[in-house]
Amino acid sequence: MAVNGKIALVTGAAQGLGRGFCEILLKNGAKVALLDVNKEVGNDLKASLDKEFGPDHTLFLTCDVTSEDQLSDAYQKTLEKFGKIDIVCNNAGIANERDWEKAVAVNLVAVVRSTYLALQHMKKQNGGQGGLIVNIASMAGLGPLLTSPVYTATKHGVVGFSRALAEASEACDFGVRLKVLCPTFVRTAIISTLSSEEYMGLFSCLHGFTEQMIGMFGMLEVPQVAEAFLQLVVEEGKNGSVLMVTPEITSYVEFPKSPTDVLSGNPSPSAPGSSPQ
Ligand SMILES: NC(=O)C1=CN([C@@H]2O[C@H](COP(=O)(O)OP(=O)(O)OC[C@H]3O[C@@H](n4cnc5c(N)ncnc54)[C@H](O)[C@@H]3O)[C@@H](O)[C@H]2O)C=CC1
Ligand SMILES: CC/C=C\C[C@H](O)/C=C/C=C\C=C\C=C\C(=O)[C@@H](O)C/C=C\CCC(=O)O
Repeated sequence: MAVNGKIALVTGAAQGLGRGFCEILLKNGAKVALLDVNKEVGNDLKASLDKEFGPDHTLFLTCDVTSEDQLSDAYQKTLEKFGKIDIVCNNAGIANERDWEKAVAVNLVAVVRSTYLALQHMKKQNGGQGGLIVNIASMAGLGPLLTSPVYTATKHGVVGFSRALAEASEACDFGVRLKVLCPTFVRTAIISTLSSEEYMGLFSCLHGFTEQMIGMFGMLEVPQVAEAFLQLVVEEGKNGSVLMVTPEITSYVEFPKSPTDVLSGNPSPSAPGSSPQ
């Protein structure tokens, strides 16, 4: 989808990857609703973006994505300000193996809720113009991150939910595509939680493994991941596709054949984004 003139809503926008996604959307001519639970950092970001892009290009909304009321209110305010929503990026996420129910609430439940809100506002059957939803998972949504079983579960959940809903959206002709981004380690604040006993609980003793994994995968910088995000947004079709980002390569993930393909004798593996929707 061409970005110029589009309206985007990004959760967890105040810092890290969310900020990177907002900046690349703005640079390419979109207007962006910035949602974040951190009011102070969000207001600072809004002030800095106002200087660069002008005050009418962004809207900062304090929003805890785990609150159903705050989230639906944020969608409503975005529509009041900009009149439509074309792109939604569900990015807010935390690592917390100790308070794992909170991790499930932020990383998975809120992504599901926000995705359904986005569908409600974008789908053609409700008078919407269609659109694109990009859900931010992780490489830990494709394979196990041993220090973080619950984080791993939530990110696998995001991948599975988004792929299934992409097929459902196409079958229902909603006009809304879903895509998923799976980066390896990125230099942001979340990385520091990997060595914190407060967040890693039972698994803080495994910190050495994290360092080994970071040594093996390397460390991405936010702008590299923002470029991959832009690729997902701009490329037409590819509904249900999952884009993996490592310091060396950015490539679409090929999944094993689905049980329905096996039963129906379809010879090719589940090709990401094979449908041109
Ligand atoms: N940094 C990394 O290595 C990787 C991060 N990711 C994912 O990228 C996403 C962004 O993470 P980072 O930018 O790295 O982390 P970060 O900690 O720098 O930023 C997360 C942002 O989300 C906001 N947030 C947290 N809880 C929230 C809530 N309940 N409601 C609204 N906003 C909330 C925070 O205030 C913060 O602005 C997460 O989903 C994370 O799991 C995926 C792969 C790698
Ligand atoms: C809680 C952590 C916060 C942020 C981390 C972030 O989401 C990054 C995750 C980065 C890496 C995930 C790793 C996933 C690993 C796997 O898929 C393993 O199954 C594979 C492990 C080693 C592969 C060895 C090899 O085959 O070369």
